[in-house]
Amino acid sequence: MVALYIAVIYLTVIFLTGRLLQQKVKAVKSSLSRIPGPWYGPLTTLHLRWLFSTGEIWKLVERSHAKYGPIVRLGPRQVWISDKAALKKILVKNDLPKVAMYAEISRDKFSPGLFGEIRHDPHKRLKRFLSPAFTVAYIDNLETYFKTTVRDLLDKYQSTIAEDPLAATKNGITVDLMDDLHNVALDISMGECSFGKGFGQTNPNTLIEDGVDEKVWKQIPRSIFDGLSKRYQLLRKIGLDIQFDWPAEMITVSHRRRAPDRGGQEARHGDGHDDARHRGPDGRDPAGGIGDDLWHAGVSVPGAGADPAARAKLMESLRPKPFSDQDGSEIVSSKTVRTDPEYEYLEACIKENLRLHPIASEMGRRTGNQWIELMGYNLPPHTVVSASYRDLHRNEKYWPQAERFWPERWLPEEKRDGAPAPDMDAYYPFSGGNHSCIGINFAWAEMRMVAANILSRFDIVEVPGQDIDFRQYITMQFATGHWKVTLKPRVHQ
Ligand code: HEM
Repeated sequence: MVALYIAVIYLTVIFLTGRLLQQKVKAVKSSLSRIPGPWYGPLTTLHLRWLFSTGEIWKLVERSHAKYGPIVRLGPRQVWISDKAALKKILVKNDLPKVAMYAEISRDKFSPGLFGEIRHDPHKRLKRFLSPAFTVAYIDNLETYFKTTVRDLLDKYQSTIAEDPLAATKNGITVDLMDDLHNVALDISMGECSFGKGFGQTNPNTLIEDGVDEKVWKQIPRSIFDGLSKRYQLLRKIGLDIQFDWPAEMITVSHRRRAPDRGGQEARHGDGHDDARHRGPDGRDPAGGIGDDLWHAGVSVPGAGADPAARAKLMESLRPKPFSDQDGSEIVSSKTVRTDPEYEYLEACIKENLRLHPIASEMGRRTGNQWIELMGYNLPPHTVVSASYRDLHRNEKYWPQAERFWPERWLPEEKRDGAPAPDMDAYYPFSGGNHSCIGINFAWAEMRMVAANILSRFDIVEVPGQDIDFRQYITMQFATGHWKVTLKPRVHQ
């Protein structure tokens, strides 16, 4: 009997080793082998898995494009591209489907939400269904709700200032701006924003259980890149349809966001984007947080390494406002920012920020069942093709002085002051084609409002000595999850 067990184990090991070798040989001999990249690329995905789960994949991609050029192979069937014509081809012309990882972001496989829906027809139907809730006109109607939320944030700062107005006027107050912006609950945005602290966290009376937030942060990459669907796919292959779910902490937070005392209802799960149609100025709680899009695109403008001249020009362009309603200061609406020339430079800064810091350094597509020709290479079926937005946006060929924060690029020609015009074919902050961001108008409304209202009330100075690095956890964000700044009121109390 023992001999039989040993024989079975022996044969299994031989079989698995054979399969592995066969796969490796196939990967090495694949037509992808002509594509440049590191030697270990064809052999394993271990490094990719590790870097995805640490949020550092963008660093390898950046280094690899710099070394090997606009197309690079980093895995057995994983390539990255940053050439503008190639990006247009995969995103717009061929409209390649999303990789399976999108589906893993969803909690409910039967109702994955638009972001997690990777099947062509259901995606198309859902997008058509949701689109009316994302028009500029519809979003302009949400102003009352947006204003209340921005007011909550300002009130939070005001109450801190009120504790010692003299010191606050002289030295400012120190806040964790990234954390605060995560908690400004204007939308159910992407990625970890959806799992961040509960709605209404700018209200100092609502606290979340100690430690939950940190645990959630740590769970996300594991859940998405390693755990859920891999386990689930394997079990399904052997005929079992096992229920899978997010880790308990993520569920706790997701439930808290819909706490009944805030008027919310237990909505469908998923990535939450499908909740959008429930939103309204009637006080219904759409739940979630805003996070990355704001710090990236708006408020980080005056900090995090921004060009000092651009920063000074931006602050000069915005008239200082007192920060409380009692002082006669209204919350500036997104429509005002969109239409009033006072905010033209702010708009340009946001666009420039979205160029240098796109919300995702890259996004994955797959070739499906067909071969496609890309940049002179033939990509076989089931190749993962990632669109390197970040690299495209920082390419000198398309963006002269690409590393320079140069908002003038986005101004009308007569105000450009020597800056080159933007190359819109090399700019995909919201992606392109059928899978581009449905929330673009929503995102713009949020960025405009939060940036205009904070920057016209406060000078922002980054607290020195912080470890400024970035991680890509679905969206790009500060690596520590925090960004401390000093806010100095621009109008004295
Ligand atoms: C500055 C803020 C934002 C940026 C830069 C941004 C960017 C993007 C990008 C690049 C994609 C494409 C992903 C891909 O290539 O696969 C995307 C997709 C998506 N975004 Fe956004 N987004 C932002 C805010 C929002 C907001 C506020 C919402 C919802 C309220 C939203 C909802 C979605 C959805 C549902 C998709 C999937 C669309 C589809 O598959 O058809 N986004 N976003």
